Parts: sequence; C-alpha cells; structure tokens
Amino acid sequence: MSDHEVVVVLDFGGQYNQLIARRIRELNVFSELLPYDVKAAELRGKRLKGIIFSGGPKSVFAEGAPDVDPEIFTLGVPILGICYGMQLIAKTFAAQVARGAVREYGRADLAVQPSASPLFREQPISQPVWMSHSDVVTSVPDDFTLDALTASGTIAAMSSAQRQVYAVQYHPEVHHSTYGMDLLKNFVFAICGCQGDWTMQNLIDESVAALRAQVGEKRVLVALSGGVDSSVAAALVHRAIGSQLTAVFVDHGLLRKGESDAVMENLGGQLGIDVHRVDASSRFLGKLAGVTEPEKKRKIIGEEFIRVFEAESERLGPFEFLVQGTLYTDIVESGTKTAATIKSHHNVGGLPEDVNFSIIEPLKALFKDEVRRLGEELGLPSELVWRQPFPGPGLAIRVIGEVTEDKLQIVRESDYILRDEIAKAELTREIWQYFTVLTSNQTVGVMGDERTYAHTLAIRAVVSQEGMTADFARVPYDVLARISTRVVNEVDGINRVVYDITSKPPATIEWE
Ligand SMILES: Nc1ncnc2c1ncn2[C@@H]1O[C@H](COP(=O)(O)OP(=O)(O)OP(=O)(O)O)[C@@H](O)[C@H]1O
Ligand SMILES: O=c1[nH]c(=O)c2[nH+]cn([C@@H]3O[C@H](COP(=O)(O)O)[C@@H](O)[C@H]3O)c2[nH]1
Ligand SMILES: NC(=O)CC[C@H](N)C(=O)O
Ligand SMILES: [Mg+2]
Repeated sequence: MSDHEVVVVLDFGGQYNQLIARRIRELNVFSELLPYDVKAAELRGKRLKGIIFSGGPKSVFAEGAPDVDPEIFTLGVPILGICYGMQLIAKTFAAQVARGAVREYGRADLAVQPSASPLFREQPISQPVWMSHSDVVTSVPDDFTLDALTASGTIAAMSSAQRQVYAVQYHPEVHHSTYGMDLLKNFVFAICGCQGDWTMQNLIDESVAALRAQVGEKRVLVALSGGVDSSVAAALVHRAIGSQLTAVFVDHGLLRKGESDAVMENLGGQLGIDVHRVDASSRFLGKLAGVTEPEKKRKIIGEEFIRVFEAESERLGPFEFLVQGTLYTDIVESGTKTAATIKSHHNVGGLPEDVNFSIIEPLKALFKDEVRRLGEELGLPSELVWRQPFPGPGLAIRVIGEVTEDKLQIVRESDYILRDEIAKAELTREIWQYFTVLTSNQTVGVMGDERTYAHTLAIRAVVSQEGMTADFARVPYDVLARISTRVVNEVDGINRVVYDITSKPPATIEWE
C-alpha cells in the first residue's frame, strides 16, 4: 500500500474513527487507522501526506489520557484534530481545556469566522454540525487563530497555518455535519496537497495479491451466511485462490422464514462456489436454553459457530484458514484497546479464546456501503449486494431474554409479514434494515370481546449509510397500519404492536 499517498488517522478510541479513514478513501486517497501511540519513525516510510487525530472517550486531563509521540509534530505534514484530537492539540500548545458547563450532543449551529483557514473554503458561514463532547477548549493557543464558534459560544475550530495544525471540535466525518465532507476535501487536497491516486480496483488487486501470498497452496474455509459481507469476502478470496476455497453455511435455527432453502438455491450459483449446509439448530438452541443476558447469548453463539466450523474442517478439510466477512463496525462495537464495548458481535467479541484456524478478514477495515461498492466491482448480482443486513446471531437477539422455539416462531412469522408489506410498498431500497422484535413484555388487550394478556411486538426500521449511526425510518402510517393488523390477526400470541422511534445513538439498531 505504501506506493499510494496516505493520510493516516490516529485512533483515540472514538466510535467514528474508521469512518474518518473511510471518508478519505471516498476522496480516492488511501487512508488507514493506526494506534494513537504509533511512533513517528514508523510513519516516515510511507508516502505520508497528512495526519488526523480522531475523537475518543477520555478527557485530555484525565490520568493516563492517550497522547501522541511528540515527534509526530515534526514530520512536516499537516495535522487535523477532531474532537478529542482538537482538545489534545489545545493541550499540546498550552491552551485551556475544561469540562464544559453545557455539553453538546447532536446538532449544533456553526458560525465560521471571516478569517477562517482554507479548511472552510467555499463553505457557508453558518452550517449545521454534529457534536458529541463534554470537554471544551476554552482558549485558543498562542499563534493559532479562531476559525469557528457554535451558537453556545464554544470554540469549534482553530488553526495555525505556520505550524500546519488544524482542529475542529465537531465531527466532519458523520453525514449529519452537512459540509463535513467539504472540510475533509479541503484538508486532503488544498492543505495536504494530495492528488487522489487510490480506487476500489486497487483494493481488489492488492487484496488478491496479499491473499495469495498468505494462503499459498493451503485450503481455506469461508463462513458464508448468504449476507452481503460474507458473499463479497468469499468472492474476493475465490478470485485469489479459486478451488482451494470451500464454503460452509450454518443453519442455526435462528434464520428467517424460508431463508435456509433460499440461500442454498441461489448462493452457490451466484458465487460459483460449492456451498455446504450444516443443520446445527439443535446444538445452538440447546446451548441457548435458559440464557437471558444479551452478551451471554452472543458469546454462546460466537463459540458455537466456531465449533461447527471445526467439525466441518474434520469432515471436509483440513482447513488451515477461516474466512469471515467481518466489517469494521463489528470490530469497533465489540470493543478495542481504546473503544468501549457496545455489544460483542458474534464473529469478533463472541469468538472463543481457542480457535483452531488462522482467521482471514479481508473486509475488516471497511464499512457496509464500501463493501457493497466492492461487491458491485466484483460483479456480484445486485439483489445480493443490496440485501438488507441480517446479524449472525439471527433471531436470537430479536427475542428479548430467553430464546424458545415458540418465541422464535412469533418473530419469524411477524418478520415475514413485515418484509412482505415493505416489499409491496416498494420501500426495500429506501429502508436500510427492518425487522420485528419480540419484547417479551405482556400487556392487556381485548380481542373478540375477550380479555387477552399477550406479547408486545416491536417493529424496528432504520435508515443508515453504514450502520454506525441510524435514524428510524419514516414508514408511512398506512403501511404501519397494514403490518400491525396483519401481525395481530395472523400471528398467535401478539395483541399489541409498537414502532421504535429511536435513532442510533442513543439506541442501537438491534435491541440486544
Ligand atoms: N449462518 C451463518 N453461516 C456461516 N457463517 C455465518 C453465518 N452467519 C454469519 N456468519 C459469518 O459471520 C460473519 C458476520 O456476519 P454478518 O451478518 O455481519 O455478515 P453477513 O451475514 O456476511 O452480511 P450481512 O451483514 O449482510 O448479513 C459473516 O460474514 C460470516 O462470515
Ligand atoms: O453479524 C453480526 N453479528 C452480530 O453479533 C451483530 N450484532 C449486530 N449486528 C448488525 O450490525 C449492525 C449494527 O447493529 P447495532 O446497531 O445493533 O449494533 C446491524 O446491521 C445489526 O443487524 C450484527 N451482525
Ligand atoms: N467525541 C470526543 O472525541 C469526545 C472527547 C472528550 N471525551 C469529550 O467528551 O469532550
Ligand atoms: Mg448476516
């Protein structure tokens, strides 16, 4: 990768960090996320054009707060600090950072100053931005200029042209910051002087070469779910090593109605790979019996997947390598050295300690929408590339609390109705993900003049770009009404249907 221009993002543990790298790649400039404490000497070997300090959960004045190698400031390339990154720059250049009297989460209104740096070139002086911080920079360092304030008077941007150091308190990488992409573009091109020499085709060529070198003549197993990520990962690995690749699809009894057969009918042909199905429902449901705690459920499922792959390796293998379609979202939400654990994705935080494979995750730096572009570039059919995401733990995390066959049946049937009505309303492409959740809460109803005491079902439908942030979908009321009526009439055990109107953050997409 070193023959491309690179803008490095230093990771202080914020939730959106890889998103920064991904936005830069969108501008056709290679970008990667590195630990915040990388040594300046390690960066010298690259065609380094700029450095971005990310956000992070710590306070710069907390004990042991993460800091960079001071030599980073002597590399002679421009630096952009975002949120924690800006607070760190303020501290480095002896300005004040304090706990804010008013915390800013979500939308804020930015007032760009007339003398602002080229970061704000060709942008409106008043613009909406997305904030998520409690600490504030309360004075601008000597020889820095103030570039922007928010309506509450917070210092929101500052820079020193002479030092080539720029900083913003808000998050230009999230699409709710309307001109965020323009700011990053100005940083990358006007300030760092990049040309833009990186494309998705480069990524394919480089991944194929790296996979061939890593695997050699050995055999490889791919964990294939029929979803977007594992299909794209399989297609990429197949391009690299052809018939050395074997696919295993696990029917864990937690799939949607009709899914198992549909995957077996279509997927092998679409990918040109032999797919072996394993019926593992009794072992998954057996292990989940009586378990209610979401993280425990996720870890059981993560381990059971691996045990099934090991058994298949004995039957069909041996296989030295296991390919998973892990995305960056799965990694950051599972928790890293710096990022908090939000939930353990089965394929990352849910993995057991003893795994008998070397794991290959060719998409682990990417987000869903990048993977979709990659899938299109690899020539996969669009119904596969645009399929809505479905989590590996499946319906087990959509039955709140204990998973039983009866409860799974309710979710399976109601999900089927929901999907049917969304398809009839031609909303499948507009809504990013949609499903039902059995809340395991019972309420009183009246049906056929009789009192009922039955379950509440929730409908979750969200719009998103890549699953890191999301908003609830504005599904038309008449569509919701049809779904509600059909669910109560056609699915036993439900007497109430509610619609989840929370965004992410503060909620997540799945309920567990
Ligand atoms: N039923 C399954 N059988 C085999 N592997 C699975 C199964 N479910 C998930 N996996 C593995 O776990 C990984 C993560 O699951 P995840 O749901 O995030 O991805 P996906 O299913 O490939 O794509 P999508 O997000 O579109 O559903 C998959 O890429 C795949 O490698
Ligand atoms: O393969 C997966 N294994 C998991 O353990 C898992 N948990 C959540 N998801 C999916 O990830 C996206 C973000 O979900 P959350 O907002 O609920 O964290 C959404 O698309 C979720 O469906 C998972 N996918
Ligand atoms: N998002 C961030 O980088 C937050 C920075 C710091 N933890 C604060 O709360 O102000
Ligand atoms: Mg999936």
